[in-house]
Amino acid sequence: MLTLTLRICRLHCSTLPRQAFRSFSNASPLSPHPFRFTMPASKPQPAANSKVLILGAGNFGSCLAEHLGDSDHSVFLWAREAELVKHFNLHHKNLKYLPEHDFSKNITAVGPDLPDGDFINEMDVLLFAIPTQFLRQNLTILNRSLKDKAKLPLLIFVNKGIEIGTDALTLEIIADTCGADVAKAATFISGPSFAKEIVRRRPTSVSVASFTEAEAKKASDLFHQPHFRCYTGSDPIGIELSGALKNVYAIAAGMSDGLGYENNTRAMIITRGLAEMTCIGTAYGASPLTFLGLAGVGDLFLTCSSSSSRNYTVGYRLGQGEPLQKIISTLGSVAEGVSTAKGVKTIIDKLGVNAPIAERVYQVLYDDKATKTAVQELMDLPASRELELPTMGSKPAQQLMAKLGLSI
Ligand SMILES: NC(=O)C1=CN([C@@H]2O[C@H](COP(=O)(O)OP(=O)(O)OC[C@H]3O[C@@H](n4cnc5c(N)ncnc54)[C@H](O)[C@@H]3O)[C@@H](O)[C@H]2O)C=CC1
Ligand SMILES: O=C(CO)COP(=O)(O)O
Repeated sequence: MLTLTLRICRLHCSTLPRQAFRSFSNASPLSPHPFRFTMPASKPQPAANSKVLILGAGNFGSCLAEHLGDSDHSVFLWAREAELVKHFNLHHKNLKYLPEHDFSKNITAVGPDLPDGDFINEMDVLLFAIPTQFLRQNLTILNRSLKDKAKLPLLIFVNKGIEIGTDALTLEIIADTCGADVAKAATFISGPSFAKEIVRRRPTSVSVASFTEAEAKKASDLFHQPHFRCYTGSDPIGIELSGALKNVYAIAAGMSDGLGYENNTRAMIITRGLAEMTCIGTAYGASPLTFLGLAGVGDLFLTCSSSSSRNYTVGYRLGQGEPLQKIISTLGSVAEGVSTAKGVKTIIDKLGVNAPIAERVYQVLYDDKATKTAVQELMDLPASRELELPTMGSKPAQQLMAKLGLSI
């Protein structure tokens, strides 16, 4: 599968995306560069004792606070719930998320209001662990504090979704709210990484990408630890799409298991899901190779094969016959795939990409299609070639990059 995909990629990838996703930061006379502009950079990071503010004290924000709390950084965790802030600072426990865990003593909870400009400008790092649908409103407020774009903190985003209504990736939300320079400096961490395993220090690896590769390197240096490996790259669009799309396929895999289908069916969904993700990503303008990395197949495999995944769990319960509203209201945590399925449906329709599994997930979630009917329809599809990456068409990535001032 890997060899086949690589061969097809070599044959079919158009020139523009490959140039586009080369490193933006290492231009030198020895490595001629297609882009002619200065990439924005965050302020220099101290070798030790960075001041890090994590926005979002849910499962993942709390987990990443704990991860950074292992080092000698000053870690601040913003929570929207006053009670959670108070309890955390007294007892080093998060009342609502990962409630069993004893957090490091060098994490200070702040909130419930968003920290003010003076506090934000003191920070070396801002890490956003806010679900995608709430990012725009928070960035709009925070942008007032990011006045000096030449002294930005290192910006890290870990959410995995597509915004409802706009179908925007996080890069676009950042550009809309904070401007193109902030979006170009933003870094994205994604990969197979359940919060509850990271806090138990289980060996884990993730992808870290940015249009400004030097920023990705800074984020990687901050997170890299003996039990946590980071691999850097320069395809943030592919990394973002990987994280958002895998959640939709995790719902499909959960549905199949919930219906009582077994290993063959789940393996089919994972593999065909990877093919769909790669086609959607390529049509969008991302590098197909990104989908073979940790953020792509790595996270797809993780979330499609574990009941620890909220998205898998939503699918499983749908397969068992529970109504969606009941599942969402009792899940106790976000399952980004449910909202992202809407954006994915619009994107595949616009791009004309054949993505029958994503299409069926959307229909089960929003058109009352029975899960069993969805699987039956997938099995009844006419035989087709295993993998054909789209080569033509206008790519949304080009428009997004033009918005960021990254057009060639
Ligand atoms: N939990 C995990 O293992 C991983 C989660 N992620 C991603 O990280 C993001 C956050 O996920 P979790 O922390 O797991 O979710 P969660 O459901 O555990 O927590 C959600 C957080 O969002 C906050 N929130 C709700 N409404 C908000 C608003 N209007 N403004 C600001 N914050 C608001 C909540 O207070 C809470 O802190 C998601 O995009 C998820 O896909 C990524 C990797 C792993
Ligand atoms: O993205 C995740 C792990 O990498 C978490 O997946 P869920 O949001 O489905 O729980």
